[in-house]
Amino acid sequence: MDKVAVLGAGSWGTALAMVLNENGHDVRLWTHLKEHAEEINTTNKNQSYLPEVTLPSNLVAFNDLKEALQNVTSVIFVLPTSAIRDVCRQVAKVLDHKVTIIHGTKGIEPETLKRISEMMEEELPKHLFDEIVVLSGPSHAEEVSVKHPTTVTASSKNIKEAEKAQDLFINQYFRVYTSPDMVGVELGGSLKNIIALGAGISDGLGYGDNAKAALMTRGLAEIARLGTTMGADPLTFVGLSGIGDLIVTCTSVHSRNWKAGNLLAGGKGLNDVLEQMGMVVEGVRTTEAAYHLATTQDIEMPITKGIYKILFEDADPKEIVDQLMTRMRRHEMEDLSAILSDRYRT
Ligand SMILES: NC(=O)C1=CN([C@@H]2O[C@H](COP(=O)(O)OP(=O)(O)OC[C@H]3O[C@@H](n4cnc5c(N)ncnc54)[C@H](OP(=O)(O)O)[C@@H]3O)[C@@H](O)[C@H]2O)C=CC1
Ligand SMILES: O=C(CO)COP(=O)(O)O
Repeated sequence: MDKVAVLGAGSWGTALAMVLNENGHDVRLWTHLKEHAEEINTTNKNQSYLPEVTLPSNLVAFNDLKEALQNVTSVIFVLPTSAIRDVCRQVAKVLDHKVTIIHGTKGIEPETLKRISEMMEEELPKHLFDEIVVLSGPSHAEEVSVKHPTTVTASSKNIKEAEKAQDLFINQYFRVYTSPDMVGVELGGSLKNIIALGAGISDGLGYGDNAKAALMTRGLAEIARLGTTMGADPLTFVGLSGIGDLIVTCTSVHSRNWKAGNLLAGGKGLNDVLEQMGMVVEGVRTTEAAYHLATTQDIEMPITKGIYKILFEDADPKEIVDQLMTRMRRHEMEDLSAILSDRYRT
């Protein structure tokens, strides 16, 4: 049995804490709100984030970070991208020993265009950890918390650290694979949220399965183009953190990104949509980041750019679809083939 702290008591932090609790670990679920910790400890409920579920009574919530981190062997960060740096700085002040660091966050920081592990490496002193692990894949909290079969990938620059995460989490309903491709796993998990916003918009406009399949497939082509240029293994994008997560987020009733896209297509403004969601919609900030990455790296990402225009420039979603459908004719694998042949030539 390990002592583990999960930082972030939203839907995903709570669901992962339940998996760890099921595996017999001593789990400390940290929330930055005192009243939230009290609610969890007194009612065994997390009403705002996972209302349908009753939490195990031995799953304890903490508001004091130093207390939550005392003697733990692993720390799991499950926060919105926007909170990662702040919480890392708080951890750096109170953590006094080396631990395994894992994160389950899916995003890219728009201001710096950095992945989550890169942000964490900048904020956490090196003596506190070996290499960071990312846990990512098709895994809606609502389903994991009721023990529906789920598969994810753990990746790290040091595969031994990824295997530690695999050991901690794996069980009969939560199967964990490993991968050495940290860049690909982090990018796949983040970029699919942009396409999920698009899938919600497409469904909201009344388009059918053909349109959604097109979005997902051509969306994956964009993800692979950018990801491969940034150093990822192209094969990762046909794995759990690539196509797997893309499928679940574009097709599930649980997806916050899909729901936000759906509301946008109905004519609501972005701020109203985000307010109504009440949970983090990572795809919005990731769209901003990917738009700038595509521009700086000179990668063609027409779907991402179209969604950027809908989100930030008030473009009409239907007009964006028309523009995408009337782009210049091309060979289906044109850009990816060029990127891959460049990569294997060098
Ligand atoms: N939900 C899911 O099914 C999955 C989510 N993910 C990823 O996990 C990450 C977290 O998502 P999720 O749990 O769904 O998010 P939620 O919106 O459900 O919860 C976010 C939690 O983080 C807290 N928080 C926000 N800002 C801060 C801060 N500055 N300091 C401390 N705590 C803060 C929130 O507190 P408050 O109540 O005050 O807002 C809330 O408890 C995201 O990157 C998401 O993409 C990955 C896989 C599945
Ligand atoms: O990443 C997720 C499932 O794997 C969750 O996606 P949403 O944030 O869109 O709900």
